[in-house]
Amino acid sequence: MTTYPIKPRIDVAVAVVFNAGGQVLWGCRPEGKPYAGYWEFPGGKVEPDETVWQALVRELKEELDITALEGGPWFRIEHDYEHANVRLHLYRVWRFEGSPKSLENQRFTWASLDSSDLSPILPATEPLLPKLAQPTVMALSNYEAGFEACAQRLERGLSNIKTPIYIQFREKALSGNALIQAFEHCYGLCQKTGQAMLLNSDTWLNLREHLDALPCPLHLTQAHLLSGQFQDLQCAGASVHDTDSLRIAFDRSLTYAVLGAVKPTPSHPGQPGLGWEKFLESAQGARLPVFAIGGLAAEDIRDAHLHGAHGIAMLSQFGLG
Ligand SMILES: Nc1nc2c([nH]c(=O)n2[C@@H]2O[C@H](COP(=O)(O)OP(=O)(O)OP(=O)(O)O)[C@@H](O)[C@H]2O)c(=O)[nH]1
Repeated sequence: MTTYPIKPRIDVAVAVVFNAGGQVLWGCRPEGKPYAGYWEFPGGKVEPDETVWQALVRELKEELDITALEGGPWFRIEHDYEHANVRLHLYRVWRFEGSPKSLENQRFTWASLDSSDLSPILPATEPLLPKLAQPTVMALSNYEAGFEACAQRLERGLSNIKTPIYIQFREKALSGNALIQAFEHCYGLCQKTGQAMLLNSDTWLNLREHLDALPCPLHLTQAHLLSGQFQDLQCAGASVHDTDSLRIAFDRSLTYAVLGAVKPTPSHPGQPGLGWEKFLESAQGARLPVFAIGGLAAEDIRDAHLHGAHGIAMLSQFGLG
């Protein structure tokens, strides 16, 4: 076995290139490189005089003869290999020119993001796939503002959407029968449409006396995340308001975090909102996918993707328009 007495630390630009059908471009590492024969996203080392995006554009041109035209940062992750400590800067690329050709004698293919059909996949990349492939839209329930209006909005929204989304059941003001009625409607709708339901941890505290078991993964409030509660239950993600909480979300192996509010919103009157630049700053160091929340609607998804958001979470805007 080769030994590497001095391990370099390298920054790597990693391009997740999407085609119009939602598949992504995979490359197979050629002979002569560490982990030859392993599948990876195209990319390579960031040179000292380059930004990550410049490195990504250069690598895609050199390896596959395509020109990346538009994309945005996703998140960063570090991995300790025998040959190097790598910091992977994942970017989505959603617009490019040209059709891929093998310029470095490597195999490549278009395949789904979760890519169960490709093997082996690089050890740092494989565990990321369920996180990358998770839904990019999260709709929050709001039955407490009126059962019928929320039920209709969710039903309309779900009938218009063709891709998987998350539905977070979050009802702080409901209790007793009203809470059960809202839960049963939301749960039934998720079952019927096959969409993934999440249960807000505050809401679970009010609901648990009525249920035999946790019906779906928890979405933790920041307070529950910080207090370390619910370690024994399945937790998918958490709401966070600062970078310390993002670190804790990563340490707790959560699948995502939700950070906001990005724009002013009626639920937080008088607060200006983080804005996209501050969102980007925080999301970049997160090491897990981060949803943006706060005054956002479906038309904000491009801005969100340009500023490091995995996707957007919507309260009252989901199902409108
Ligand atoms: N491109 C890419 N690299 C990855 C991924 N996952 C992952 O761990 N890496 C690691 O990131 C590093 C990329 O370095 P590389 O050797 O491919 O870079 P390069 O194309 O600049 O190579 P070169 O040394 O021939 O100039 C490798 O250690 C590789 O194992 C991935 O999904 N895509």
